[in-house]
Amino acid sequence: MSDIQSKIQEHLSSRASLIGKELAGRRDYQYLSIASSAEKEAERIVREIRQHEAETVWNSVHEGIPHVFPGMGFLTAKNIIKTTRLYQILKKMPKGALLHAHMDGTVDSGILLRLALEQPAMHVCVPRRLDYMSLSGLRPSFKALPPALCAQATDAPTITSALYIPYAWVPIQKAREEFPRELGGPAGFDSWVLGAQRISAQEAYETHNTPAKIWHKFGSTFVVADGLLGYEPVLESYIRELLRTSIEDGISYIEVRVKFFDKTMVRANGEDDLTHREWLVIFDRVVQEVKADMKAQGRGDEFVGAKIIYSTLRFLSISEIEWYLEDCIELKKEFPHLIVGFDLVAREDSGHPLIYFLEPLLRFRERQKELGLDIPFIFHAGETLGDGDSTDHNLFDAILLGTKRIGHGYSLIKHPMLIQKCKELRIPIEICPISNEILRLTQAMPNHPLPALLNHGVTVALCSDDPSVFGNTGLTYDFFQVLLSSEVTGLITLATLARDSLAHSELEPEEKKIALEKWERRWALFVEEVTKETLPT
Ligand SMILES: O=c1[nH]cnc2c1ncn2[C@@H]1O[C@H](CO)[C@@H](O)[C@H]1O
Repeated sequence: MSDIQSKIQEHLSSRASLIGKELAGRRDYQYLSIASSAEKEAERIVREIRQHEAETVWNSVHEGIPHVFPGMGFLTAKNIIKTTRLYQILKKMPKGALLHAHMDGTVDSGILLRLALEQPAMHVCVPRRLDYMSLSGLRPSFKALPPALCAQATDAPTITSALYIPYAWVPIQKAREEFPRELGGPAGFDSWVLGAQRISAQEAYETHNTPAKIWHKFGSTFVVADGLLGYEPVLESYIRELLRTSIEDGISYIEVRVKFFDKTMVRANGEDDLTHREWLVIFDRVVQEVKADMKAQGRGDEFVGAKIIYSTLRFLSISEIEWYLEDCIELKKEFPHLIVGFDLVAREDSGHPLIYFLEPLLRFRERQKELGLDIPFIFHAGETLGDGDSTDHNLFDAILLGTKRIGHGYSLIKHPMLIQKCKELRIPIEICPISNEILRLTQAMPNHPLPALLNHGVTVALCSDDPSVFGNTGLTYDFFQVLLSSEVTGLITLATLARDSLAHSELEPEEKKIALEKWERRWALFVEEVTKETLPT
């Protein structure tokens, strides 16, 4: 061998050894090294299909979409994604647990509107008469009213009438039926309401294309949804829909963040006095019903349950937060199997940082010790573009306060020491890829820090955050965008993320063991199915 040839050989072998060493630090490494032949075959097929679609679907002209590429902005890509084989395959994959989703941002807004339209007590109001000029700027408020107020509202002029009195309640059905033809009639009413609950491609990528601007729209969608959802019969059906649509997407367990802000909501009789405790009774009942129903259908492996991360708003005052912390403790006493964590929600960059609430949060821990309770913190932290600002520093406080997982952790990649801590302490990061992109932290998935975190060996669970607002129902779309944005990531990586989501859930040890066994059975069946896929020619 000539001298240069041996140098080339030397380089190639050092190169292979370096790449191998780096990959060995990843969470998926152990699974890749023990993969069965069927898993290897499924992995290969998925990679081939991905490559083929990169060269075809993501490399061709799509009408009205100027720039197409794998992992591109979800709101533009969604209709293309749905046509791909990869999407059809991922839809069938068992996803494990959904660990980061805000309850009032989960169920498709179209379904929520349909549920609300079934309720004669549901009413709508606007700050002034709605007409062609004000349609896109005014958002609806909804509330279910008690019978006496319903009777008064029946004959009120509708929201588009010249006689409309600002903020007057109008029955939702009437407002819809009398929606003028020039505004699109009843279908126009629906698109106005749905537009107020969703973020459009135009908003994310044109009119509101900064984190602050898009959060303005984002925050307002919850005000609309909360009015529809704050009514017992709608809530009950909504929880059922959340479980049903999640199961259909392959999610077998959910830890949902429920925002407790209003101290009461409207019960079935129209009175605004349903308490947080009663709310949990409803949630518990629906979860048990769905579990029993799945079992009766012989689909027990597909659903193990749902629990709640008690959440309240980070812009509240210290004394208000103290009230909610106490409320959380009281609920934990009565529903130990349901309340599995505490968090603060709303935009981190705008609300108080965790350090602001240090004293009540530490007291909360002490109180639990006295009472023999355990409500772990599962904090949002680092959902920001900042570096060294107070939102970014939430990561330090979350970890020091013992957070069990980190919600988003978008800025974690800037902190070599905290990355190390997350690994040592086995703190997984709940990554919400589509949410981060739509809320303008990243322009597209190839810019997202997720591949870097995985290469560092950090544990990750993929999550959807607020699918009713973003349109990423289930977890398939998030899995899809992630699979398309890294050459290292393959099907077995996704399986690792799914497994880790269950392993790092707050299920009791015995429940967790069963959930993981069920997942493994379904994974094996799924792998078999993928191996039967034909390869692209
Ligand atoms: O990504 C997020 N980060 C922080 N807060 C969020 C996110 N998504 C939704 N919410 C917050 O959760 C509440 C609804 O339950 C809303 O207050 C919304 O701002």
